[in-house]
This record gives sequence, structure tokens and C-alpha cells, in this order.
Amino acid sequence: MSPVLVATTPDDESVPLGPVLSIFDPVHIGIDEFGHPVQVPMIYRNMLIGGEPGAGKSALLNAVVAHAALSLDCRLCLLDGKQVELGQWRHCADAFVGPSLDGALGLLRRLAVMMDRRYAYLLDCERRKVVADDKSMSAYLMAIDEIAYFSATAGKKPEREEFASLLRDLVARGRAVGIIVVAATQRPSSDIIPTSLRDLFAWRFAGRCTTDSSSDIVLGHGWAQQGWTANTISPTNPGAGLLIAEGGSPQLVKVAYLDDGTCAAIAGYAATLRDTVAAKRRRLQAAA
Ligand SMILES: Nc1ncnc2c1ncn2[C@@H]1O[C@H](COP(=O)(O)OP(=O)(O)OP(=O)(O)O)[C@@H](O)[C@H]1O
Repeated sequence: MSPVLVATTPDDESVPLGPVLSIFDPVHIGIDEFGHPVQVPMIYRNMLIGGEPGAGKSALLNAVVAHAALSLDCRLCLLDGKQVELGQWRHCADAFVGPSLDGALGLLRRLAVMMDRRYAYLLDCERRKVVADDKSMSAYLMAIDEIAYFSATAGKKPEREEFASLLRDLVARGRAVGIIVVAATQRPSSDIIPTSLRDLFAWRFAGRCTTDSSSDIVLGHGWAQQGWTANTISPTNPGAGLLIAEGGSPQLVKVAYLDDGTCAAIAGYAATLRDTVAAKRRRLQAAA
């Protein structure tokens, strides 16, 4: 975290703020089996989180969202069918959608339009991706707690199919324009996470899974046979799981747990930072 007490906003305006992060910094998510910190770069990447109920998926999701909330170069969009898993971050978010498939579809459609416009803009500028000091395009973190609620449970079949197809498009094309998707599911099955979707996630975390095959659905086919299965993780060890990056091998990770009070404190601080920056921006626009 930056030690400075005066931070520069994305508009290059200095305002008195507390320490902030950047979404271009790697995100601290926990420790490995040797007790070393595990940090994952999230920009230009997506993360899939799977595991049985109580495995610690929301804990990992919250660790990533906390980093993004403290990053003033990142805007938040949150989808949470249960509302309470990501609800503490709603005051930091541009969009917070609870158990509403219509709301989720509306948000994904808006993001798809924005994604297309960003690509058109990059093309005009002869560029291939957003960069850290981009003044015109903030990164976006799209966090989803329980993909299956929107893709397999709520609403009618055509809407669920539209959700699945919009989500796939965002995961497939969003990275270069700064859209990061972090999605969790307690149903790691091939209907919720087909291989073609799973393989679009650079980072995949399997918390405890009830079978080798559900562990493989998150990590990739064949890992269980090679001895890497989240089925062996003890149910009394929530937050432990196997993390794999594209092209790498799984590693055992214990996720850094932010309890409710800590999440509320970070969310409150992040919301104040964001309000301060937004107020400053409004003042500048009014003065212009
Ligand atoms: N990293 C961790 N360290 C210690 N305890 C943890 C950790 N992660 C989770 N827990 C404990 O496990 C409980 C369940 O975690 P969490 O809500 O993240 O699971 P989940 O997989 O999201 O469950 P669900 O699918 O039901 O939403 C937490 O309330 C907490 O008590």
C-alpha cells in the first residue's frame, strides 16, 4: 500500500486521501504451504472460484474485491444472488445487483456495449490494450457470487442462456479493455462451467470439492489423476484450496480471511476515498 497521504486521482488532481492501491498491483490473496505470500496479478486476467458450500469461495472473492475497492483506477460491478456476500462493498460499486436476473442482464448488456466502444477507441488510437496510466479508461472488476444462480436457477431458460452467453463474451474479450471477471460457484459441474468457459479463466481456485471430477472441472481435466484434487482438502479447513494459473501447476493456498468487521472497515474507507475523488471531479467540472 502506498505510504503517501496525498494521492493522485486518475485525473492527475492531487487530493488529500489515505493510502490507496492500484488494480495494476498484484493482489494478495493468502499464503502458500510454506507460509509465503501468494499474490496474483489480476489486470488482463479473470478468476474462477469453485468449491462446495462453506469452502471459502466468498472469502477469496472478498479479498480480490477489497483490493479493487482500494484501487481508485478500478470501478466495481457486483452480482450477488445472496446479496450479503458482496453487499458490504455496494457503496464502493458502480453497480450492485442482487437476486435479479433482469438486473444482471441489464448490467452485462451495458458492459458489452462499453467493451465494444472501448475496442473501437483502442483501434482508433492504434492501441491494443488499456494501460496503467490510462486517463480515459478505468479498469472494471466484475465480481459474481454464484454464477449458477443467474445461469441455471433464476428466470426463464432463454434469459439464463443470454446471461451465460454475455458472461462468456465478457470473460473472452474483456481483458484487453480492462474488464476483469471474478466468478464463484458452489456447483462446479460441466453444465455451469463448460470446459470452453473454464479455459478462459487465467486463474482458477478450487476450494474443497466433493469429487475429483468437480475439482477437475475447476482446475482442468487430468489434475486429479496426477494427485492434485481439492477433494482431499479437509472440510475443517475452509479457505484452503488449489490455485492454478494458465500453463502452471496447482499450488496449495490458504486464503487470507477478511471477517465481516474488517470488510466493513475497508469498504467504508474505500467508499470515502471514492466519494472524495468524485466530489473533486464534480468541482473541477463545475469550474470548467
Ligand atoms: N481463509 C479462511 N480462513 C479461515 N476461515 C475461513 C476462511 N475462509 C472461510 N472461512 C470460514 O468458512 C466460512 C464459510 O466461508 P465462505 O462463506 O467464504 O464459503 P463459501 O464457499 O462462499 O460458501 P457458500 O458457497 O455457502 O457461499 C466463513 O464464514 C468462515 O468462518
